[in-house]
Amino acid sequence: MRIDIVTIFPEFFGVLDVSLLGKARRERLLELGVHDLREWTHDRHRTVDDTPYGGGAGMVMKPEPWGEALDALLGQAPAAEGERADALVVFPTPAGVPFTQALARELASESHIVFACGRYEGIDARVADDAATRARVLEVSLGDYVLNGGEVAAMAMIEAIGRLVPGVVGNPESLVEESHEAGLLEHPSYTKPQVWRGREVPEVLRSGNHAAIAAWRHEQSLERTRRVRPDLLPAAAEPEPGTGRQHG
Ligand SMILES: Nc1ccccc1-c1cnco1
Repeated sequence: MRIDIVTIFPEFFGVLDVSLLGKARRERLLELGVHDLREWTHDRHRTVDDTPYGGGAGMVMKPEPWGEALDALLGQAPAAEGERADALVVFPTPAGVPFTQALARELASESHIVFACGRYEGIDARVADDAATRARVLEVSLGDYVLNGGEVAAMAMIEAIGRLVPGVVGNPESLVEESHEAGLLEHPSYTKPQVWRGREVPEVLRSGNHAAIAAWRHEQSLERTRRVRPDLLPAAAEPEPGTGRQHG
């Protein structure tokens, strides 16, 4: 998979060299390109924003630099009739579809993703429309809160997607036993010492009885999900209203 990032803060993504993704890059499982949007400005001040039509506070990112940047990364020819545009352009935005583990899994099978990281009050709306003539476009929100720009959201998405690319995580088993991967929150984990500040590791985990351990872990996941994230529970796992009984 190739990932390109366009941003006015390219230095922000230096950290991607050190983490798990650094190893994936060295092993050529992931190719990463970070690009400064100002490379595609032509004025002395390298201007990337201007005042919004219709008035209002803040500034809007100008379409011209973005258009040239995406031309450079996507190619300028519109996708031929019936041909699938290979690249996907992701615009992190609070107005996007929610980023979820399911979406991360979907995006992990893409061959080329371009993250367009906007700042200020956002990017001129025509940029996404123009990009859609030669790539698939997805506006994605990391969550219902306000950030100063798309970089933090893109970083989180790149980590969530990158670790699902085959070969990036050493032991694929570890991808399964995690919150949200199987639709439930993960069970609590413990390691040595057996007793710490008077708190003992649950006996079942020291029993060697793998069936009992798996059952205990599943029950812990269900209980934690019921308590913290009842919205994640499948209907079947919720007790019938008023009866306290489970469906099915
Ligand atoms: N708040 C923002 C401002 C600019 C670009 C993205 C966001 C964002 C993405 N997900 C939540 O917020």
